[in-house]
Amino acid sequence: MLQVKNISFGYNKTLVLDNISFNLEKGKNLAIIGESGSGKSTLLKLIYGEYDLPQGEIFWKDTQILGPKHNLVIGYDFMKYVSQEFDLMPFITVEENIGKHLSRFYPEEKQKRTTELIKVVQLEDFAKTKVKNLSGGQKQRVALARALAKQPEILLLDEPFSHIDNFKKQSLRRSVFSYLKEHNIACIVATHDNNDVLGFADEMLVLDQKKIIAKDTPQNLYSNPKLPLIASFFGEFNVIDGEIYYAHQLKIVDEDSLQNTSATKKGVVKNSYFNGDYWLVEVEHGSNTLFIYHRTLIEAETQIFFSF
Ligand SMILES: Nc1ncnc2c1ncn2[C@@H]1O[C@H](COP(=O)(O)OP(=O)(O)OP(=O)(O)O)[C@@H](O)[C@H]1O
Repeated sequence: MLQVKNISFGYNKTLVLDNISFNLEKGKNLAIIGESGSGKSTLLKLIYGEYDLPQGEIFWKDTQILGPKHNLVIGYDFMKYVSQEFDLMPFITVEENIGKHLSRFYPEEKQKRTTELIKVVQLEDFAKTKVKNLSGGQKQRVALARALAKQPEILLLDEPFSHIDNFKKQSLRRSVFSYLKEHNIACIVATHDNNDVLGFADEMLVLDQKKIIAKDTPQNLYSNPKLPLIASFFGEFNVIDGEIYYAHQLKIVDEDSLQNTSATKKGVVKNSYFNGDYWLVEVEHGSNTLFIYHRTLIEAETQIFFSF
């Protein structure tokens, strides 16, 4: 189990994380979310042992994670970190990068493992390509496979699919996260993308103003978001009389069908944005601007009624 105990950290004198504590069980998937600059990457780097901690302690099982003051080489065998920079060797091939740290004494085993991981990150067609000739998204996948090569017990991923195109993203996520579950590898994923979280994370941790402001399952945080910051991670939302409503929880209704007048309000359409299955309709309601999903486009300046 990973134990993060009362850690605080700042670059220079500005505090970035203030008294953060949480645990993560073996094999579990934890997502870290928060606005840009909220300290997600910093937290991953601290867990990896990249910096010395001025306050608090981090343990994986019985091993204390220590920073560069105590370790000549940063990091531990049981933990791998895929940063936003990838850190690959450009002049050797994809398979050589992935197999780089696997033992040369067992060539068959090494080849088998490399081939398996190339499949997990769906790079079969590029096994023999030099990394310098790959796109950003392909490099990101090599970095993921390389991190998995030595079978870590815990994997730290910083925006792991940010460079991958939408065609590949969903199937790659399923492939990587299923691999982690099958091999009981714990992972912490810092992300802005709710698709990295919703179907995969066992828990989510929300960072804001240097602190953890929520930690719960994605299901619970989605159904009861408590704060606009949390709702905004899941999609368009509105705050009406202090309550949070997602755009799909409001409904544009016909004037004729109005029955329960207390739950119905009036507004004026300002804009409609095509969103695929529906339109996102921007509605002026008093001094408030609301967003409501609707099946069809509604012209600007149309007066509408909506209910909850
Ligand atoms: N090496 C550094 N030196 C000084 N300040 C830093 C350094 N790295 C990050 N910071 C600052 O620390 C704060 C947290 O940065 P961090 O990268 O952890 O945020 P983040 O939540 O991962 O952001 P993003 O979502 O944009 O990647 C920011 O204010 C950032 O400017």
